[in-house]
Amino acid sequence: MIQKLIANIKKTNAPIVVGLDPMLSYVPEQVQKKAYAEFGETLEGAAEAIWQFNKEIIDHTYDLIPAVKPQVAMYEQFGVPGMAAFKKTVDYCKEKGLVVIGDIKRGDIGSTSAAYATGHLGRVQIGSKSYVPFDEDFVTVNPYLGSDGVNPFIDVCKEEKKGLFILVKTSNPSSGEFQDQLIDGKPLYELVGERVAQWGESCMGEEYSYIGAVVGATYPEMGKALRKIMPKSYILVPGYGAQGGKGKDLVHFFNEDGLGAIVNSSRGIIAAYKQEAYAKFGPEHFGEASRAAVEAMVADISSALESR
Ligand SMILES: O=c1ccn([C@@H]2O[C@H](COP(=O)(O)O)[C@@H](O)[C@H]2O)c(=O)[nH]1
Repeated sequence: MIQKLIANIKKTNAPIVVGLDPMLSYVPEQVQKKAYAEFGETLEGAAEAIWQFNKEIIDHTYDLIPAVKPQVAMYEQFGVPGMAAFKKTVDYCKEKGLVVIGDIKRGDIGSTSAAYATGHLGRVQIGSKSYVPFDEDFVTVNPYLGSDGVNPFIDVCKEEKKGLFILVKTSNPSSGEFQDQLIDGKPLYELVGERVAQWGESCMGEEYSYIGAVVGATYPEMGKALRKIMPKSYILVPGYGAQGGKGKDLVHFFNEDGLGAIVNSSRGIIAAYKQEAYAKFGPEHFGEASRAAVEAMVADISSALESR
């Protein structure tokens, strides 16, 4: 799957990911009204609204982008219908040729991690039959429980040719509370980065490993150090746009080959129609506003990379 991700990035010339984080407050009124007319103001109605919202955004952007990152929390909040909308979203994006990164941030004791890995990346055996439950291409993993919490995900990736992005240095303001703590003089995020590089060694695609890392755009200096520690790991970079990250902050997340990083923006793309810069589109044309925001993001990152 890492090869498909790289091929899609080369084809689109866009090292970006559109984050599908559909909060109801981002879904324009006309979409919500239509969904509630059919399903009522219910969990089913909300799930229909976020699915129709996603579909419109995907239809307006899929040809420009290599990948999407649905954030599972945004679907879980609507219970079982929300998770059905998550699955519909995953399947539709794959039909459109996109790589799907499930932002699930899971990780537990080994047996429980194995079940998460089966549900999101693998296949489950039921009697004589086997099913692929959610079938994302990559998922995000929280490594706090250590290698026995991560290994079950790696095992499923090896069997199914899928991939991981392991949290190394997150983009949020308090990420340093634990992640920056020094252990024998080295910050914890660097130690985790070293482990990601080691896990990745036995999981190589052609140029890059399918075991990648998450490093926030909001910490460019740390991104630069981590790039050197994990030269063969793809870095998923959240924090662009709504959290303040800009193209110029990101150049050192990339390798000299122009590859090695993929930058996520969620609210900045899917709720673009609410921003002044895209207000001319209005809520009726929110998909077109998202397309314009994707084009602007690609131009920002490309010009930063060209002038480095
Ligand atoms: O360090 C991290 C890890 C994950 N995220 C997720 O990325 C998106 C960011 O959304 P924006 O609207 O572009 O800010 C969201 O799904 C987070 O859960 C992150 O922000 N930082």
